Amino acid sequence: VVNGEEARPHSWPWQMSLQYKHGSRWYHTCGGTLIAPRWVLTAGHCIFPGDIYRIVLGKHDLSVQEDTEQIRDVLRIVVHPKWNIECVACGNDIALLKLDKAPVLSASVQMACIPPAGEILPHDTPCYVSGWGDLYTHGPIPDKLQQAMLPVVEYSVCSQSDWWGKNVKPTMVCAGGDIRSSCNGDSGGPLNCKGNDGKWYVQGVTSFVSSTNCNELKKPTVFTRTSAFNDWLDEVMLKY
Ligand SMILES: CC(C)C[C@H](NC(=O)C(F)(F)F)C(=O)N[C@@H](C)C(=O)Nc1ccc(C(F)(F)F)cc1
Repeated sequence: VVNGEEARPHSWPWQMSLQYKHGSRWYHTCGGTLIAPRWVLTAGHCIFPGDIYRIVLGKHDLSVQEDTEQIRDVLRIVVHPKWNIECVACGNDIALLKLDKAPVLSASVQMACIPPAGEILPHDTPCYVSGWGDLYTHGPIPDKLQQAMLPVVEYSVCSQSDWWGKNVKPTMVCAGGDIRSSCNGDSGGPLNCKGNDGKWYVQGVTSFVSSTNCNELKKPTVFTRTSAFNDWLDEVMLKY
């Protein structure tokens, strides 16, 4: 997260760290969101066939062991069938991971809500991105979870030629566009937006930023719009 701030520990208790095994060590590679007792939501581009993954929940500082953390193995990986790494602009950058065992819910581990199908947030709705991604383009990843308020950029603005143009689709949601943004390593994490009911909804799954500069002006962070995939989410969680 570029130009964000350290999150109050466990204030995004559905945020998870997706880690892959390299040698004998585990490395953070993406974020994700706990959305059901045994399911986490992440981005399709986070998954590389053949990699071994684990999910860590209840984390704040990745560099230390915390008594709130819960580690789970990944029982099943379901990447959206239409996701294509060769066409990021086509969208469908979404995946579901089934945990071997449900985590124990607590003050540090909670589920986020999925928005109603088709829900579109108005321009400038204040949402928050959270993650352990780079603090700036090609910069270091932080130890502690970061957050930034990113106002929603409605599709009619985000798809303007000097913004994302045809690279943004209606199945995506844009947020930010000023000096704050997601950055590498935030992928798959949630765009957190508070509903009128006071609950937090994961309205987006962090998908892409400008390839030249994470926080390039008029290139807001682009998220997979969760409310465009309710049927697929239900189908997968019911089936597997
Ligand atoms: C690995 C990528 C598929 C996703 C990667 N995502 C991120 O870094 C994150 F965390 F912001 F979501 C990214 O944006 N990386 C930059 C370097 C990139 O490739 N950006 C990018 C790719 C394609 C387009 C498009 F869609 F316009 F073709 C736009 C930007």
